[in-house]
Amino acid sequence: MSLQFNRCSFQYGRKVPVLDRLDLSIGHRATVLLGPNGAGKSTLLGIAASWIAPTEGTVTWRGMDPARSKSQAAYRQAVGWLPQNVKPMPGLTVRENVAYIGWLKGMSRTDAWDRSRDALERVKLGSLADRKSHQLSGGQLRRMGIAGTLVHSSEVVLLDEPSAGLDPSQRQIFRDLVTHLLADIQVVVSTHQTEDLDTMYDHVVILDQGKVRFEGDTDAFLSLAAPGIPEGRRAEGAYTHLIAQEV
Ligand SMILES: Nc1ncnc2c1ncn2[C@@H]1O[C@H](COP(=O)(O)OP(=O)(O)OP(=O)(O)O)[C@@H](O)[C@H]1O
Repeated sequence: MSLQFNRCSFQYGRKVPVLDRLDLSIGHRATVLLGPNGAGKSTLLGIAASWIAPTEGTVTWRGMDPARSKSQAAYRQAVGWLPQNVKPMPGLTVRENVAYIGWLKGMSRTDAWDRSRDALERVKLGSLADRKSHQLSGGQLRRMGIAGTLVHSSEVVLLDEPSAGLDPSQRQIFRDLVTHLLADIQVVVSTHQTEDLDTMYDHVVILDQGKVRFEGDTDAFLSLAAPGIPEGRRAEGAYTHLIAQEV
């Protein structure tokens, strides 16, 4: 099952294009999306989440196109998204927020409410279901966002910098959660953190100035690091090798 970007372009207002006729197919179990600040990673995920419409080209999941009314609802249910800044609906409890996401994705109120409990259990927030969502910590808020993607049975989940700003223990909880999700869901993660790259992901995409600079298996990516570089720093070395070529 793959997420397919076909000659996708996007620009904010009249500015220089952020994405320029980008072709990319993401069909692996766990894909990591890397790239410098401003490379267009969030924009790409926003398009895949059908939050942003491309100015040119299309994005599809299993052939479903969110721009077509026939497949829009099915696409939106199949593709889950955790944006960079999770913004809970003020005044709602944690469970109500999760159910609300399901409802926004086209589920009935009853189904969304019924499934929200299980989704919260899966992210280990069951005990906080009745708490007001503004009382959650940053790490808990992100887990609530993940529960929102589980409530509508996503087939692929897009995570935009999910562990930025988290303390090491929250980061570990998050990592375990993503590993758990991978048992039955594909994930695409945008991040600047390369430490766990070889253990977490089987595919790497490097975006730079709106273009795909590298796409391939993790091993192929790591092999770009200079010989002799310590094991734990190979991902950083490979990344620097690719990006430094442009400077
Ligand atoms: N709402 C917006 N209005 C105008 N320009 C924007 C907007 N959002 C992003 N941009 C610009 O689009 C470009 C790509 O931004 P984007 O957030 O997609 O990159 P990114 O790779 O996710 O960056 P980072 O790693 O810093 O999060 C940047 O130049 C950014 O300044």
